[in-house]
Formats: sequence, C-alpha cells, structure tokens
Amino acid sequence: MKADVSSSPPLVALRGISKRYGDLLANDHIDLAIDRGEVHALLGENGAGKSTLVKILYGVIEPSAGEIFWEGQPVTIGSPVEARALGIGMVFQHFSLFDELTVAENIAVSLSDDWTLSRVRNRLGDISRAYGLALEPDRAVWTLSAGERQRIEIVRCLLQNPRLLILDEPTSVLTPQEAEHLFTTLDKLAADGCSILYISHKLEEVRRLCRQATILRGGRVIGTLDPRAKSAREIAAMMVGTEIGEVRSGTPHEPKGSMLEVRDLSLSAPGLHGQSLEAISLLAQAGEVVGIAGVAGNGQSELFAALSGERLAAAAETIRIAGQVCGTSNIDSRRRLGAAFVPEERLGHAAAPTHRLSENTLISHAAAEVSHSGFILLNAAKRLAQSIVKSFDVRTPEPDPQARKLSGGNLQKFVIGREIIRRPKLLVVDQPTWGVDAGAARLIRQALVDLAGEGSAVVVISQDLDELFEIADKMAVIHQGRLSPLRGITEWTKEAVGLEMLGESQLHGASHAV
Ligand SMILES: Nc1ncnc2c1ncn2[C@@H]1O[C@H](COP(=O)(O)OP(=O)(O)OP(=O)(O)O)[C@@H](O)[C@H]1O
Repeated sequence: MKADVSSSPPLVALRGISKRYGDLLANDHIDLAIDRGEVHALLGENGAGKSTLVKILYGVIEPSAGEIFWEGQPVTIGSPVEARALGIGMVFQHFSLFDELTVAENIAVSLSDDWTLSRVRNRLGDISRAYGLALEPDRAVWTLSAGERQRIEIVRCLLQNPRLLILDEPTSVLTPQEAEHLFTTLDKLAADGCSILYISHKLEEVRRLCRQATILRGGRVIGTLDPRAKSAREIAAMMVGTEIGEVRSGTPHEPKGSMLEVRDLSLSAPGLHGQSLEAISLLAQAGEVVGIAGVAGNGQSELFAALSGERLAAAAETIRIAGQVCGTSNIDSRRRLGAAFVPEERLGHAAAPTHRLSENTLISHAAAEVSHSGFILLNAAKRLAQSIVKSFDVRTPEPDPQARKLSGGNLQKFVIGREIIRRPKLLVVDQPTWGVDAGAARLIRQALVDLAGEGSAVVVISQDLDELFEIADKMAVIHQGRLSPLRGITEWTKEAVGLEMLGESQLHGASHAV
C-alpha cells in the first residue's frame, strides 16, 4: 500500500475489511488504499465482492470486521449521510430515483436542505454543460432511458464536490461519446485532487482511466497492478483465473422463415417526453441474430415494449410472431406463440427482487412445467431454477436465494438463462450484457449465437456496438424512433452506424435511395 511510503496518509485506507452473509464471505480481509487524486479501479468477476466493498465504504452496509481510515484517522461510516459528510459520493449500478419526480426534484430531495429547487436548477445547467451530461431539469424521471437516469446519479454526486467519488459501472449505459466526455470529466476531477474508485467490467476503459487497480476474486484481493502495464486480455484472465476465449460463431445458417415480422409499426410516445415509434419495419428469421444498435433513449424501450406486448399496436397485422398476427395480443399470448423477452431492467422488471429464484421462474414459465390446473408446482420450479443456475453458471450465495441477493451480473445470467432454456422460437433481449464480467458476457453471447444456431430468431437491442459486430448476422440502427434499413453485418462499418445513430446518414448520403 502506498500509505507506508508517502509522507501524508492516503485519503482513504481499508484494513482487513470482511463481510459475511451466512456461510459466505463476500469480503475476506480486504486491504485497499487510495491517494488523493488517484483513479483506482476495483476489478473482479461477477460476485467477486466489489459492490459489497463499496457499499461498506459508502455506509450502506456494515462490515463484519475491519477498519476504515480517512486521512489517517479511524472512522466509522454508519450511513450514506455520514459518507457524504466525509466527502464520499457514489453512483450506484441500480438507480435509486423517484419515477414520478422531475430530474431537478430528484436531485433536490437527495441533497441537504440548503439545496433548494432553484439552486439545483441553476447548477444543473452548468454541471451538465461542463461534463457533457445533457439533462432537462423538468422532465419526469419515468420518461427517461437508463442512460439518462444514470446521468442524474452522476450529476447528483458532482454537485456535492466529492473528495472521493465511487462509480459502479458508470458507462454501461452511456454512448461511446458520452463515456469519453465522462472520462474527460473524471480526468479533470482527479487533476483537481478528487480521488476516484472505479468499478467496471470494461477493461479498455479501465486502462484508459486508471493508474492503479485492485483485483478481487472470491472476496479476496488477489493482486494490485497498474492496468496500463497489462493488456485487457491479461487482466481479464487474472480476474477469472483462466483465459477467456472468443465467441464461436454459429454454423453459417440459411435463414429459415420469418419468426418476427414487424410492418409499419407506429406508436405514439408513452408519455409527454417518451419516444414515439415511426413506421418501423423489421424481419428476424429463424437461424439469425438481428442487432438493433442505437444511443439510449431513441426508442429502444418503446420498441421492446411493443414487441413484447407490454404496449399494444393499433392493428394486429403490424406484428407477426412465428407467422401469427399478434400486434394486439398481450405478452402471455406472445409467449404462447413461442416468443421470450428479456427487458433491460433486471431487478424489478425482469425479476422480482424479494422472491426466490424458483419463484422467479414463474414469471415466464407459468405454463406447463411449473404449474398444473392453476397450482404452482414448487418442486418443479426449484428444479428448473437449479438447472438454469447450472447451465448458465449463475453463482448464488445459497441454494434458491431471493433474486436481490445475487450480484448484478449473476442475476443477468439467471434472467437470460430462464428465457433461453425454454428454447423460444423468438428471443428479444434488451442490453444482454449490461454489467456482466468478460467471462459471463462471453457465456451470454455464446448462448445467444447458439440459440440462433439451433433455429431460433434472436433480436438483440444493444448499445454495445462491439457486441453487435461480434454476434449479429444483420443489424439496423434506431434513431428518434425510426429504424434504419436492416443490413447484413458485413455491410456496416462503425462510421456508418455512428452516422445513423446521430441521424446524419441522409445528410452524408450514406443510405436510403428514395
Ligand atoms: N444481501 C445479500 N445476502 C446474501 N448474499 C449476498 C447479498 N448481497 C450480496 N451477496 C453475495 O455476496 C457476493 C458478492 O456480491 P457483490 O454484489 O459484492 O459482487 P460484485 O463483485 O459486485 O458482482 P457484480 O459484478 O455482478 O455486480 C455474491 O456471492 C453475492 O451473491
């Protein structure tokens, strides 16, 4: 630790921090020190104990053992209020916002009383501009995309001039340009002496940003390093303890018939500020992965809601699944046609947090295998949950835990596994590898490619362009509720996708002969 050699103590030092959940040691005698102005990465596979450690530092959970030193003095951080009083700010992986309140109101309620609404509004504009984090103060949070919600969390912290800023997967829902803005901001903050503890599974950005990294595995520190001195591949191998391979492409397949056909789908915006969908047409055939790229907030969640039946189209013929018209059918009817859906928000939308994994299988497996004559077959549900856990390498802290007890990436594997194991004819998945580690991302991508290889159609809505280039056979880009033409993946370049994302392809004459 740097503390021993530098003349002044580090800003924060953790010594022997442990956290026990029943038999599980989520943190096992962790030592970690961060100097002023240091950008320090906390790395580790899903379930390694990263969130647990930073929640301890932010006063959300109490450690079972160990000490925290702030500028050399022992401190007890009993709550987030105490953490903030010390100068610790945190941006969480799961957002904690009030849907019905506006952006400015959400920020004001979380700050101390001297932050009046008008003061927040005034500062919000400055901060948003300075950091490239565009936000409209009067928009209700429920109308915002995940990316925009995360911006609120980041701005909320920055308004408090933190001395240590903790960011848990901050770029998962940002566009590459927004992420680059954020890095510039973080560089500036660090140059001004603010320390940053940065959790990310994106190792290239860790290499771009951080000078120090601590790697956790199984709750223990297994090493510290300068991430610039190693390749992303080497760091990933250290994290999971083994080399991570590439996704094997499926056997080249001839698309075999339409599994999803969308014709001229238009839907008004769900609320004042949501995105309307404009004449969307899309074809996904058996045996292929179709990618939908785009910047958050351009209609992805509205498209997902329309495809899944959470919102209904005006005419049934607008959407066909496996050849059957279903534009006005609800989600259960669409599941009965052989479709499966994985929404972006895993906790709350895709999984019920306080229910056990076995109970969470009922969300989409209500038919046949886990119920009979209206009765739930609990043992069958448990067996099903177990087989998902096994096939998708879901690491659980106990047998059949509540969903909220899983780390973010492990819950994602469970939710995707729950749908894939049904062998749907059509799978529509929104942001499949959000917050999952390199090993788990590979597992999920491979599972999607394999599903298509077995003859299903897979529609992947993703902000991760590299992911789409790796697994999609065809791709379209969504921008302001309109979908670009669907093209074979090899016909796309990153530049062409970028222009479509910005809605500028027509200006540059890149597409659409009329
Ligand atoms: N409330 C809880 N009760 C029981 N076990 C828990 C609880 N919260 C976390 N765990 C377990 O503690 C371990 C560490 O989880 P943690 O969320 O810290 O991992 P992580 O490294 O942040 O993972 P990810 O990258 O997936 O977010 C996991 O095995 C997790 O299942």
